[in-house]
Amino acid sequence: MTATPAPAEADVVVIGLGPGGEHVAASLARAGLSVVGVDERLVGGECPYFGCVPSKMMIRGADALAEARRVSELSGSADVHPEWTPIADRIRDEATDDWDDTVAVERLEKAGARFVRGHGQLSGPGRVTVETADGSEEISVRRGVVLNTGTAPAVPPVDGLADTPYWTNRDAVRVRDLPESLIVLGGGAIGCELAQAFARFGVRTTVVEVAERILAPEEPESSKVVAAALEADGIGVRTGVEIDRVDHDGSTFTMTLGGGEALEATALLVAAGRRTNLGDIGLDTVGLDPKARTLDVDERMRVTDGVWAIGDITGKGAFTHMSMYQAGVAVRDLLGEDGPWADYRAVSRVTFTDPEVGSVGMTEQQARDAGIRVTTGTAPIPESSRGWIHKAGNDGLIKVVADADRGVLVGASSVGPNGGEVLGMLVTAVHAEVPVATLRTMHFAYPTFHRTIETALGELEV
Ligand SMILES: Cc1cc2nc3c(=O)[nH]c(=O)nc-3n(C[C@H](O)[C@H](O)[C@H](O)COP(=O)(O)OP(=O)(O)OC[C@H]3O[C@@H](n4cnc5c(N)ncnc54)[C@H](O)[C@@H]3O)c2cc1C
Ligand SMILES: NC(=O)c1ccc[n+]([C@@H]2O[C@H](COP(=O)([O-])OP(=O)(O)OC[C@H]3O[C@@H](n4cnc5c(N)ncnc54)[C@H](O)[C@@H]3O)[C@@H](O)[C@H]2O)c1
Repeated sequence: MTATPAPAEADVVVIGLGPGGEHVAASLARAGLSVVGVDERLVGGECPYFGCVPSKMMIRGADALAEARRVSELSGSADVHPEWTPIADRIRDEATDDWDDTVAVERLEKAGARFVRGHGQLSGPGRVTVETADGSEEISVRRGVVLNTGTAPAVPPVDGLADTPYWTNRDAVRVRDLPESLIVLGGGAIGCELAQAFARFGVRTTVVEVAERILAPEEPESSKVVAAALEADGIGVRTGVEIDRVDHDGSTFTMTLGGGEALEATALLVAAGRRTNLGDIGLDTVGLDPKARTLDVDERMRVTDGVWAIGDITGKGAFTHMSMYQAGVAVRDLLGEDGPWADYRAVSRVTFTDPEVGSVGMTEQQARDAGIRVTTGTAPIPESSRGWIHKAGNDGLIKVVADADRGVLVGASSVGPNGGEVLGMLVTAVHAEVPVATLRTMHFAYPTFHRTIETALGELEV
């Protein structure tokens, strides 16, 4: 009779090594805990290989082209000849090592963690099972399991779509030969960023969005500025449209819209949101709902006894900086430290279109829905001294949302050239609840873009 091998043991197992999971595994290992990190794909997750980093490399190249094209409005002439190969090479060689995570695995192991490549799942309280290429491994966990399984692209149930060779972000970042034309299904952050990047390289692009406006989570004013900027780049922006079906004849996609109109393109990018990787990780074995779309976490990132969750699966904001922030919280809790714990009042985010859309905290509507007595101030960038001097490419605005009773900002948007950088002081203001009266007494250097914040603050009835 063969005895069943005793399960391996670890203080902590991290299932899914997105940006936050990798940070948790490395930090706890460095602190002396025995840690197993499990990932079925690439250590580091979506951000470095298929998300933030490659998309921002595309955007960097695309924005350089746009800026060069502005020379004719400002300082002479420039012949611009876009080439995709330097972008594709940079993504393959500098960003992703040709989608190889050897360096990340070595970094993790150097920190003292053990890495297992395979599909991890909970198999009961304090137990994890990993299906690897060589079979199954059981791990008995002494202190806790941290879930960081992230998301995959969501593909909407549009008739015909599933049978076509559509792209998701994971294909778009690997493109070496640009298509002649592109339909982008979805006008969220991914759709808008990638549509503008491809269009600036000469791809005839249309964005198709079911909602009444693109970038719907942002202020309506921000959506309007970005829609106009995309249109100025020659992009068709179709909002409030239903898609009836999608066909592909071997070379061309045909997207039939609700009213019968047909759009054609040689490529189709699905950027219609994400689905969380929660369906096959054994949630039921620890008493959690196996159909959950996100996991409810407390301020220490605990889901239930012995289980922590971080990143996109917590539904607190699908951003790399959120995953890293929550990782820091979970590490402190797992090491028995005394906080600080999670606080989501001043979550910041930037959509890297040109103009960039930075925002923090609540939108005006969210603040009203929360029962706050709201006062807002808005100032257009082109009417500021710096915006006027900047001229070509100066679209944007600052909008501040204040609680009139408390005299503090609860949200703000910064749309414009370097809008994500200008956002910084607004994040400080919302996070630290700096009184509007104090903000108004600041020195705002002339002529900066951030000086427009002073104008917007002046409009608040506080
Ligand atoms: C195109 C694009 C652009 C983006 N741009 C930005 C940006 O500019 N700024 C920003 O802040 N955010 C951006 N994001 C979002 C950002 O990528 C994510 O929020 C970030 O990766 C954090 O995700 P995560 O930590 O939840 O996990 P993920 O990065 O999704 O990683 C999860 C990991 O878990 C693994 N995994 C899943 N299930 C299992 C399992 N059962 N067993 C083992 N392993 C498993 C996966 O293989 C993966 O490696 C972008 C996303 C996309 C798609
Ligand atoms: N710069 C950044 O920080 C950045 C960049 C990209 C992505 N992200 C993160 O990744 C997440 C996912 O991005 P995303 O853009 O895929 O998702 P999203 O949810 O932000 O946007 C998806 C869009 O697709 C639309 N849509 C859905 N089904 C549709 C249909 N059938 N027809 C037409 N339109 C449809 C939705 O109305 C929505 O506007 C974002 O929420 C964001 O947190 C962040």
